[in-house]
Amino acid sequence: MTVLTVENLTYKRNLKTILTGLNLTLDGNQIVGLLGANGAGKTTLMRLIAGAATSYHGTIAIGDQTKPAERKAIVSFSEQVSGVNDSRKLGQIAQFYNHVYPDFDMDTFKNLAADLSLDENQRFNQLSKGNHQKFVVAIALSRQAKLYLLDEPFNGIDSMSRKKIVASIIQWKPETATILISDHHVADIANILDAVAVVKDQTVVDQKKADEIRENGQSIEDYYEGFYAEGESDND
Ligand SMILES: Nc1ncnc2c1ncn2[C@@H]1O[C@H](COP(=O)(O)OP(=O)(O)OP(=O)(O)O)[C@@H](O)[C@H]1O
Repeated sequence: MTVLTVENLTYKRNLKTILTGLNLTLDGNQIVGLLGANGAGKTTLMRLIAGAATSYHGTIAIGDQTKPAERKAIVSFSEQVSGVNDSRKLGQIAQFYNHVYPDFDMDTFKNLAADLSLDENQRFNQLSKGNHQKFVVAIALSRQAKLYLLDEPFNGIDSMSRKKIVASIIQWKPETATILISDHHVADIANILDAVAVVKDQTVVDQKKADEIRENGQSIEDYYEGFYAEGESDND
């Protein structure tokens, strides 16, 4: 079943074209990597899908919901947490989400927090980078959504934290849900991906099932790096 359909999406910001004629279709029950270099447009695409950015041309549908406000209510997007400068304790912030989102599940949050060794009494703005990322993922996955958008959950964190986050994603993903994870270091997530979409030149240049790539004798890293000709690279 299709969870997300994006058709002919074009988006400009301050007279600058950021995305052009972009198409993307996501099936249910998948973990999909949204891969692209710094500045390729991954965050912008997620903000558009989640209804956090508007004034675009084209169609974005999650199930049969096409309006930004409707999509906002049914997609769980990590940016909703990561952007806030919040001095409250983690448990208090979770209570806030529990109050605001009818699909937030407090038991799931408590289990995730325990799995990720998060202390609910710690203050959000005092978290280390790794714990910040873990908390963002825990809050996002505590909603019972059909589509999760995790924007670079592994950015700047050590391999142990990365492994814990990956394990939590696998364990706590609702069975029929789809998770779109953006990253520019594909090695972080290659072995958990069911499919990949590559963002380049303001659009999705290719979308493939991970098995198809592997059957062609390629690793997902090789496949992704193949889109970057000599001289072009991830500037990270
Ligand atoms: N407010 C804005 N006005 C104009 N251009 C913007 C604005 N916000 C973002 N951009 C541009 O849009 C492009 C896409 O940015 P975006 O953050 O979506 O990329 P990204 O793929 O998520 O990058 P990264 O991996 O570095 O997070 C970049 O060229 C960026 O400079």
